[in-house]
Amino acid sequence: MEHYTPIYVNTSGKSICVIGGGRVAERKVKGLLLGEARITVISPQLTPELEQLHQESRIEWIARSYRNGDLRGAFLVYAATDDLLVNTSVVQEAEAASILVNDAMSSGNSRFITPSVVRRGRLSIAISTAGAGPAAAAEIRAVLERQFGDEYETYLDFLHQMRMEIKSRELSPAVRSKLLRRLTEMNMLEKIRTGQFHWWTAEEIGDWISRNQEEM
Ligand SMILES: C[C@@]1(CC(=O)O)c2cc3[nH]c(cc4nc(cc5[nH]c(cc(n2)[C@H]1CCC(=O)O)[C@@](C)(CC(=O)O)[C@@H]5CCC(=O)O)C(CC(=O)O)=C4CCC(=O)O)c(CCC(=O)O)c3CC(=O)O
Ligand SMILES: NC(=O)C1=CN([C@@H]2O[C@H](COP(=O)(O)OP(=O)(O)OC[C@H]3O[C@@H](n4cnc5c(N)ncnc54)[C@H](O)[C@@H]3O)[C@@H](O)[C@H]2O)C=CC1
Repeated sequence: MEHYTPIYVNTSGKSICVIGGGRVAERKVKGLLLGEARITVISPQLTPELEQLHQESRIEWIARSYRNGDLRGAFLVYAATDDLLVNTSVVQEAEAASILVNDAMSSGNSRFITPSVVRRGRLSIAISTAGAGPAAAAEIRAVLERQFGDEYETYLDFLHQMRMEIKSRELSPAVRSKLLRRLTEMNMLEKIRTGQFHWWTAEEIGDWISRNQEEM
């Protein structure tokens, strides 16, 4: 069985090359947009949505078939044409240049695969079946989306804010980690779900930190 190591990649400012401009390429591009990469699609044709993204200058488009050499300077590559031979050539060029490559037609040829993702603000849960059942990955995503609702977005923004505050103070590592752990034990999610949550003022944050620090 192939083994894939999960990582979350910061693609900001990097060049990403997508070969092919169909439905599958469109899904890959949409998943990449938040990452602020420079996305170039190389394909004679685009779906209407990709065309729209090109018009809005959110992606670059090279309107022709793939040619050897097109991947120069790319950080990540997606081979998403409907032609097995083309995808295989893309994989070969990428592998020779040590560029991470995804082949949408074959998990076996892919150096990395695209997971199904649940997104709730700062929270993302990625699901992979190692290519065994992409539809099952999507099904599991739907289950998790019901379990992890929109309240997680607020919850993680709150944790992030508190984490920044706690880290900015001169506290011992032991106190800091206790405070951070305590934050997750406060049932905040329930408060958000039931409408009892409000954003803490600087004063409330300061009070909470001193109160909890004293109790340790
Ligand atoms: C290996 C991988 C490579 C990669 O693309 O990275 C791959 C490969 C292939 N997919 C195929 C088919 C389908 N893929 C989907 C959907 C998704 N496929 C995605 C990922 C992956 N697909 C990677 C493995 C992920 C894992 O680990 O499980 C998702 C999760 C993410 C995304 O694409 O963004 C996204 C769901 C997003 C969501 O909804 O959350 C659907 C359903 C649909 O289209 O609605 C079908 C039709 C039903 C079916 O066939 O099961 C085929 C056969 C093509 C043919 O007919 O020849 C191959 C080729 C092969 O199997 O080798
Ligand atoms: N990984 C995944 O999630 C899935 C993968 N697939 C596989 O992906 C393939 C593509 O699927 P779709 O996007 O639905 O097909 P599609 O037919 O909508 O798109 C194919 C795209 O490739 C472009 N293309 C063809 N030859 C090219 C070349 N030489 N250079 C550059 N671009 C070229 C076409 O212009 C078109 O834009 C399918 O044939 C299937 O094997 C299918 C479903 C899901």
